[in-house]
Amino acid sequence: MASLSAAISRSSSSPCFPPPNPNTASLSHHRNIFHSQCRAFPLSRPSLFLRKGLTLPPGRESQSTRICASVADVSLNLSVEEKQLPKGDTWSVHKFGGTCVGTSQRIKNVADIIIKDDSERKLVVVSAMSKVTDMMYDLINKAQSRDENYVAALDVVLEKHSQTAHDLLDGDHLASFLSQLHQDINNLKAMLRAIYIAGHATESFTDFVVGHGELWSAQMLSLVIRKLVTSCFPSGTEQNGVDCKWMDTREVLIVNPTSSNQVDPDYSLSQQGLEKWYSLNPAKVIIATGFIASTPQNIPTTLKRDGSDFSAAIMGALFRARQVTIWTDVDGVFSADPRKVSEAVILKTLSYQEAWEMSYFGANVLHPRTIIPVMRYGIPIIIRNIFNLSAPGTKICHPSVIEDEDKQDLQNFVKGFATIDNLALVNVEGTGMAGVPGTASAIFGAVKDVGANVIMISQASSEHSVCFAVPEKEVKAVAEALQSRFRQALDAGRLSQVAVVPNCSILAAVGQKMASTPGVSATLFNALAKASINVRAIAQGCSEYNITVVIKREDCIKALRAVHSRFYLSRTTIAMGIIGPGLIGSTLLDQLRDQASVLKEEFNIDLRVMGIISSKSMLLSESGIDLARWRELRDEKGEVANLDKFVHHVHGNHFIPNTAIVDCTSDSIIAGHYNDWLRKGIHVVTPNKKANSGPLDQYLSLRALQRQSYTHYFYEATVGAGLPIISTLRGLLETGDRILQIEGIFSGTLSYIFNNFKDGRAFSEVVAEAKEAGYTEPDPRDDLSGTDVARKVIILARESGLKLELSDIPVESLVPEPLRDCASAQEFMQQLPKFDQLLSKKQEEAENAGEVLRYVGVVDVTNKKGTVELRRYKKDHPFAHLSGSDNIIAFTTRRYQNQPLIVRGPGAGAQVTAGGIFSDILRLASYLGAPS
Ligand SMILES: NC(=O)C1=CN([C@@H]2O[C@H](COP(=O)(O)OP(=O)(O)OC[C@H]3O[C@@H](n4cnc5c(N)ncnc54)[C@H](OP(=O)(O)O)[C@@H]3O)[C@@H](O)[C@H]2O)C=CC1
Ligand SMILES: N[C@@H](CC=O)C(=O)O
Ligand code: NA
Repeated sequence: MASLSAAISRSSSSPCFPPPNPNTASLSHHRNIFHSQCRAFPLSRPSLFLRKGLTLPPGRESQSTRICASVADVSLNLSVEEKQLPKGDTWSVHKFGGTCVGTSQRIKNVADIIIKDDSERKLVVVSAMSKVTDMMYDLINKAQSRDENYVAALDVVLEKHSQTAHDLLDGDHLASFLSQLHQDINNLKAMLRAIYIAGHATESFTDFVVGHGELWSAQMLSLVIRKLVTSCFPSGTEQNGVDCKWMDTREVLIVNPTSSNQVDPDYSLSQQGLEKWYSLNPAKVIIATGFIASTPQNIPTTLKRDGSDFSAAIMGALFRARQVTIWTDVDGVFSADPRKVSEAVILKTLSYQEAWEMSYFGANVLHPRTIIPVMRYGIPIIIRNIFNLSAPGTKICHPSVIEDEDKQDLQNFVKGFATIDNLALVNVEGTGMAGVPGTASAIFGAVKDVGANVIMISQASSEHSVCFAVPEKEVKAVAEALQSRFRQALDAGRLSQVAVVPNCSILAAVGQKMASTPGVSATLFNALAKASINVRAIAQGCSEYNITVVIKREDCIKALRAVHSRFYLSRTTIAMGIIGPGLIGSTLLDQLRDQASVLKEEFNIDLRVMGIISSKSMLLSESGIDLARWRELRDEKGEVANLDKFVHHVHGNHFIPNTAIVDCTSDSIIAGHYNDWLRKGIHVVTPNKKANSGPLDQYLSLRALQRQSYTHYFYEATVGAGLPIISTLRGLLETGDRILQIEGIFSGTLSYIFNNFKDGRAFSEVVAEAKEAGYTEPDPRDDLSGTDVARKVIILARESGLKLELSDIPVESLVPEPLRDCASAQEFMQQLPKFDQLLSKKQEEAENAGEVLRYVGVVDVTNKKGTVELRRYKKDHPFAHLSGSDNIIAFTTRRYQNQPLIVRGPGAGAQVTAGGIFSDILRLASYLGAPS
């Protein structure tokens, strides 16, 4: 200690008298007055000066003397009125962090921003240049660990600031800054030497050393502003750069350290300090040091973590500023972490409470304690990006002061979402807990004893279990402490278990308006359910600014995206996998391509095709295939088809919460996967009839699965292509009508064939035409054999509640017996003309009787049976008046008994079928939350 005081006294007695404050450095004609005023000053301002003089380490004396200098220079010609601190809407406060003043160019940019701010008065809080605070701490560490390299490290600090000053300043400004810098460095050298000798640095010595970074950046910035303004307004007008002062906030900000590495501002002492400082340094632009302050005993200290933000907020409160702008390197506060949710948006506004909540979850918001000072006076804080001045930033304020055009934001009941990972849930359960006072205290007492931090607590009012979340790394100790604390209760069975659920995450939704809005939590949980996210625990306090749910860690990003897209303006985004880019599949892809922008812009629906697979190859994309080029891309980048990999890719992406597979094949093996996909939460849309007309038990389990879950299975295009057949039938059934019979022409192919099979044309020629037009199944025998119609009959029969198998339907086949076993569709088409005669004969007989041939399917619900056959109808029957590939379906029901409900229109063909699938996809989107 002896050597420490020796070092201090050496420094104090340094012969070098401090140079004038850089604020006044250019006023060289005041120098003589400066000396006499400076000496006189302590007598006229005893309290301020005494506070300064009593316990300061050596360098502080020179700081306080600098203030005398500025007083001497500037207060000369000012009236008493001008020396009083003006308040009330005249001041705007800015805070620039270390990155903002990290280089000479950035310091110039900051000066520019300040000059351009047209507020009447400006108070600017600056941090040390980036990395400087760490360099200063490193000096202390080196010195106290007796590492001689602190001297070289101090030279680096000197060089950094000297170089920056040379870049920015010239003439008197440069000279005065460098002189001060060298003097400070000399003082620091002495002080570090003392620390080196003592092998220890007290907290106040450390804080004193570290605070120099802020002193230098504030001085440099003030001189740059002086230089710039003076060069713009050379004559000594009001705008003259002289009206910019720098403030060592240790002269003003008085704080009391608290036990938990924090400080509480003493507003009353600080206010007095400010009034006095201002009376000596009246100015319209003040550059103040961030981060540093003094204790009431006048010992240097810092404002700890986020100190400069805190300085700005306290200054804002002391000046009763109009607003406080915190300049940073992001555009504002995002609605969710943009690295996890690519559609996260910048929030225009946040209430103070919302900002608290968001900052807790690590969003890039101010630390809660930095909000409190300005909140007391309702002063808005604006977070802005210094590297993107066009971004308006986020305004944190009281909701009542938000301007009309920004109110939109407030309509969002949930403003932001955040997550915390690496948690575990602890569940203490047992009948012995209910109604026993002190149980919670005992549980949390044990948790406290192992030093674990409880992040969330939930207990249902039955009191049979208490569940809470702790950091994963602390859970082992917590569980052991509880096991031991409740050993007796566990042995006696009063507690049944202390269970740990590892690998959890918290998802929190934040929004002040939730408090007054019913249905917010319903929407949140609905979005989670639709994304198949299981919720393990829930908590919401009665302040209702935050709903917290605990979920599995692997679900976290998916959950975040699901809820974000549900609440946020946002698009309902669906990751889609298209299986079977044949006639129908490729037409669908083209329709999706053509409609994509309308869906995005007008309906907020974003359909992203993440993969396309045929039986041989597949094309996968991480963010969505460019549908204008999918064919070329497939040729360029296609890989060998692998269905498992395909499904995993489409469903496994982590940035789209919903997945749908669209099966455009006619393959029963593909249809066999639906069950598994639905179980995994993958929605299925298909025109493929194989699943619904396959084995009854598989169909029933598929439908049961669909009903039990929030996963959807839509298949409107399986009957009548795009015609609303399934939906009409569902509507009748769901509203309580009873179906008696469904009779219709269900085959577009056969409709086309019999509508055109006249005037002596050959049957095979008309079949070829239907195939060419895209009405037929991949193998036209599926149509001609009646199997396709039978499948549709089965689908409608099962939809109506009949438990029939395909084999229960008698079917009249139009495939000539010898061609039933042809190897391929192609061979069949080649052979068919040989058998034209068979049907020509039937057609002539009907014609002669004034009738037409029609191939129909019938679901006889009353008698629980179905048939598929060629029938003859009078020429005035509705079935006789069809054209093209028209389907016609007549529903005879209890309500539509005398006049059946008829749906008619083209029931086959690429465009109408793809359109039917597309409309199922949009139905899915609306089920998932897209606007109607
Ligand atoms: N045409 C119409 O008017 C209507 C058709 N439908 C239904 O639409 C579906 C498609 O018909 P359509 O487009 O005419 O048929 P296509 O034969 O033109 O296309 C079928 C597609 O499925 C692919 N595919 C077949 N098996 C597999 C498999 N195991 N894995 C991956 N891909 C496979 C084929 O690929 P590859 O070429 O490599 O074999 C082809 O791309 C059928 O279920 C049909 O019943 C429904 C209503 C109306
Ligand atoms: N091939 C079918 C197409 C639709 O299911 C038909 O012709 O109706
Ligand atoms: Na349909």
